[in-house]
Amino acid sequence: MGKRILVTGGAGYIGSHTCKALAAEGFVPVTFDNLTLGDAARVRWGPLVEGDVRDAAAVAQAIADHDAAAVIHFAADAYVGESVADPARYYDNNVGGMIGLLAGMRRAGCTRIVFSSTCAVYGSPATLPIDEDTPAEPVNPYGRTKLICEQMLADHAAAYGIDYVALRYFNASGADLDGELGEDRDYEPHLIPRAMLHLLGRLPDFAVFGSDFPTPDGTAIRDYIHVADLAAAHLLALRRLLDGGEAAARVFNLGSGNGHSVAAVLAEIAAVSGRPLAAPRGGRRPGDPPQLVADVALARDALGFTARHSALRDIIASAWRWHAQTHGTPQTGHGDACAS
Ligand SMILES: NC(=O)c1ccc[n+]([C@@H]2O[C@H](COP(=O)([O-])OP(=O)(O)OC[C@H]3O[C@@H](n4cnc5c(N)ncnc54)[C@H](O)[C@@H]3O)[C@@H](O)[C@H]2O)c1
Ligand SMILES: O=c1ccn([C@@H]2O[C@H](COP(=O)(O)OP(=O)(O)O[C@H]3O[C@H](CO)[C@H](O)[C@H](O)[C@H]3O)[C@@H](O)[C@H]2O)c(=O)[nH]1
Repeated sequence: MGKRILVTGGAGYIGSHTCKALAAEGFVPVTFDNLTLGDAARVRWGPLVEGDVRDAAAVAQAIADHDAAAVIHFAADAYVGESVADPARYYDNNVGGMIGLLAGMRRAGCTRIVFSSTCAVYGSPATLPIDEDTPAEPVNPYGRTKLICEQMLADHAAAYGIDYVALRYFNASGADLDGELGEDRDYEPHLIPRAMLHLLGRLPDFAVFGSDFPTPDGTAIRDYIHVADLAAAHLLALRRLLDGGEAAARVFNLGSGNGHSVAAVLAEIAAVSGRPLAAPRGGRRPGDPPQLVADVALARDALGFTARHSALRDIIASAWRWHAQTHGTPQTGHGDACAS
């Protein structure tokens, strides 16, 4: 049997795709998830341990029970707007989660961890593209909690010999290329699934958040990376840890290296779905930076990472296939907002 890897948040969007990729490469993913946002039905490639990462004893027990060789840590709260409205929740779950997890790992003698960080640690950088030397100056509590977690990892590496890789993802998007998994949340804040739910009649109120950004078409620019590429990057990071040796770097951006405006994304969704999508332009969402685009040279050079599925057309096509099959035939009733 392959090495067992504890995957916190494995019942969530990126975690479940990564569990599938781990299993495809002979690892056994052991999902450790409290199912607050995750879905047990997505845990199909290894066992599920129901538990909370803030509970160090439960983490240690899970690592010992399954003899886990490493941890991949996805479990967190990750909505920028919610973090502004309720920062205490974010410090508790994200920072408290890292405290519990690292304590549990030390107790169980597990020293390797891949961590889900975010481009939100950069805030609103003055220059693009963003490389890892760009100052980390987060502009919302979500980004601050993730930066604190990175700092905790660095301190634990220096003091206790924890070996880690922190992956700063840009915008995770798309769906499993076999159509088995996709982005599915009770409350969905992200652009691509929201636009698709709107087209499918499941989300009446859909708008473009801000059309006065200093960008060519006035809408915000993001770097979308396919979730299959993210999953593959976790495998590369994990192998780096399992192989040991001196780390050339520990913190990596993960993006496609290309920026797309909200308007461009919506145009691509209309083209792929064959349905008109005319969204009203509303005000900006608090905390949204105008442009975030990754420089991915370090991940390429040090991890061997290449984004293979992150062309905008591929992202939208996989996401639309999954949404159309999962959320069924379109319903009427979302009114004129969807008509062009
Ligand atoms: N989605 C993105 O675009 C994006 C971008 C950058 C970083 N990230 C990071 O990637 C990770 C995964 O994001 P996602 O979009 O898959 O989120 P998700 O909400 O789909 O998955 C998170 C999972 O963690 C679980 N969880 C939350 N708190 C927990 C706790 N205390 N104990 C145990 N389980 C807990 C949830 O039940 C859920 O299954 C997060 O750490 C997020 O910050 C996501
Ligand atoms: O209904 C919507 C939803 C989103 N947007 C816009 O679409 C862009 C992308 O928004 P998402 O919510 O899809 O993604 P974010 O860039 O806000 O968030 C991503 O980047 C963040 C860091 O900035 C976090 O890491 C977060 O987890 C990750 O999903 C933003 O300009 C947003 O304002 C809309 O116009 N309408």
